Amino acid sequence: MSDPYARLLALRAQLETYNEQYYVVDAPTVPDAEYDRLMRELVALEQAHPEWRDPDSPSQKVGGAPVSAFPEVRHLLPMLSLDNVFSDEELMAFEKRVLDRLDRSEPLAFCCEPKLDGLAVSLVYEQGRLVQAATRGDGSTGEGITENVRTIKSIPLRLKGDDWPARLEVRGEVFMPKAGFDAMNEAARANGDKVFANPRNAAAGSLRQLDSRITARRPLAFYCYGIGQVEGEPLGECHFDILQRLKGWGLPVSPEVRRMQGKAGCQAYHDDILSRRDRLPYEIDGVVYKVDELALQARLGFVVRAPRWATAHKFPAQEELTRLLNVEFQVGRTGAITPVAKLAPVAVAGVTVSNATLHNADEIARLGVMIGDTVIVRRAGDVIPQVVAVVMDRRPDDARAIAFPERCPVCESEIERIEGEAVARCIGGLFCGAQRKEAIKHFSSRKALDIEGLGTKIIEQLVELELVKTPADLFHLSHQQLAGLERMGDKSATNVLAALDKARTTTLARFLYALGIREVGEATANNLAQHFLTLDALAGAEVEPLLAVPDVGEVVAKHIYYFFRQPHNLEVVRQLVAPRADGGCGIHWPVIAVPKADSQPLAGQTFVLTGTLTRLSRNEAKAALQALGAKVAGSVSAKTHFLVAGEAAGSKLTKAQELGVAVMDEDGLAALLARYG
Ligand SMILES: NC(=O)c1ccc[n+]([C@@H]2O[C@H](COP(=O)([O-])OP(=O)(O)OC[C@H]3O[C@@H](n4cnc5c(N)ncnc54)[C@H](O)[C@@H]3O)[C@@H](O)[C@H]2O)c1
Ligand SMILES: [Zn+2]
Repeated sequence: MSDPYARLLALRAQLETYNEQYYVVDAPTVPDAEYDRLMRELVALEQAHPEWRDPDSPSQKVGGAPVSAFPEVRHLLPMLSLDNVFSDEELMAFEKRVLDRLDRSEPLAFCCEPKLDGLAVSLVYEQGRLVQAATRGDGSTGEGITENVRTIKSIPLRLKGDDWPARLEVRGEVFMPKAGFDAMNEAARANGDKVFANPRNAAAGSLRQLDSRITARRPLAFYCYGIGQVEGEPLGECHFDILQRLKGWGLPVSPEVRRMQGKAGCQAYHDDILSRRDRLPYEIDGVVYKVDELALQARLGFVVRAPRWATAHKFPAQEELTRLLNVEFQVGRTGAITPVAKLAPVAVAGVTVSNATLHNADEIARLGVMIGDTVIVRRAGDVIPQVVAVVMDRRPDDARAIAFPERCPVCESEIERIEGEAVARCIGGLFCGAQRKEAIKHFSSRKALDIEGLGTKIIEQLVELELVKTPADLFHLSHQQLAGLERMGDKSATNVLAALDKARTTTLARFLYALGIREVGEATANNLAQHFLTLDALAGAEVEPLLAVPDVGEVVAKHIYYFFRQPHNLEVVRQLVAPRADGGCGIHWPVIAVPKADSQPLAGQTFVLTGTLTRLSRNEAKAALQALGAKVAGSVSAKTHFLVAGEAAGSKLTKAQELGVAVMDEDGLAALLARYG
């Protein structure tokens, strides 16, 4: 930037906007790392040009103005921010500044604490009772959020013991542990509710709710890290000891707090916590070092927005900015299609990231992301990096929409997306290269075709050597091919061939289960076989007749329907059942006996079930009626013969009455089933 003054003004304006979004709206639009870079640039400019300093500059302020929806709370002692260091050299400079000011040369004791990533609150206890809670606000005035804070379980409403001062102000961080954050976001995603970008925003958004019942449902926690104004005797001479006293009164203090000597001690603490960062149950963005002795703290004092006696040592940021270059679609081993963001490489939490997951089509829509966008990527722990937000005001003119493929990028089969399900899947399960190993493992498993001796290791070799592409290829393997595999001898090869031969004789139910159609487990496969009796009848069935099978709902019916509409799948099935004389695999099963006519006393009768049944589940009642030959339909029409109305039956009952359909209650149903049962 050629004109430094113009740059300075631009930085101040930009940082003010970011502050507003972060502190007031609880919805930052850029990652902290970007904010910190701009702030450092501003501070450097202000230092180089003292004539441009301004007490209203964002570099001179703490937090954001309190929101008027909450009552104002004035802090008797200001709640400040912290200076920070990012490197060894900066830590050394911090220690040197402190020692110089105190005119000391020996290393000092520091209280070392994790820097929790949540928001600061002040709690006031009078006579041991919690009487007021407030946010930091702009440092001198915060927001009264007492009711909300009272819902946080780890914050005691009464202190233990009796040696607490008459009035005690405690300060600490309200935060959301990782597990609670993940669970809350997962539920929000499923309900189409607002998803939070990270635990800090989630904690801030949850605490600053106007309705404390909402706060109460959020998994918030609290650790205290200091005191504010205290009436009466000093609580101790050292910060560390004071924290121990607070703990004694039942206030939660992080178990990670340690007293360390000098810069070397601080560095060791930093390294230890950083190495365990991912395993801690909450997020931290660094560690904090505080001169332990209160008398020394008093001598060091404050600068405008932070104490001189403390500093934060920041960890590598877990969120960064980068550009979305493209989106590729990966096919998982069970056919799930995952959009993968291809990013301009960027360092996040110490690792170069160039791929991130976009989860699914819903997530792409929720983010409103386009190719060419500047996005925020987040990498926390060993979880796959994610795109968490788009920086909308940096969208280029040539940004392109992301097109979800209609066919599998690996095998060209159709992609199925069931309504209400987020995940799209390739349904070329028997044929798709991406799903081969899983499909063949499932096909040979014990409850499927039970091909003994064909373990995971062997299947993986067979697929990797491209000896087997579909389950049908298994039956054409030669003794030589099998014996040539690792960890296979002559004898095992012979055994596998014998097992394959034996597996040719099976049942229709096992065969259906072996095909690995989504959500068709053993029980459903059995029901399908009993209902359709032949493979051809099942493969040709439309969705409606599939729904008549016990256990088969809308979703499963569609999985089955689509599976048998894929030419590749049909081809593999054809090969599996074709006689060996015709070059097929020769899989066969005994014909299923058709139930005798008199065991179907309700044949030709159509039933509809409605309302709540108390003795049987809907599915059990449906199965019992179907076993007697009845048809069970989903809605009442002129063709319905009986409506079974359980408790709280509604519109179906009304309709049945209008159409003059016979109605029976649960007792009537029980009597009917007992008569034929
Ligand atoms: N992304 C954005 O748009 C945006 C905007 C504004 C601020 N920010 C972020 O916020 C930071 C500034 O916020 P800040 O003023 O709250 O400073 P800070 O978060 O860097 O440090 C001060 C805060 O640390 C917290 N803290 C956690 N553990 C502590 C401990 N053991 N002892 C003392 N304090 C502890 C307290 O809440 C305290 O108020 C920036 O560096 C930036 O990362 C981001
Ligand atoms: Zn595929």
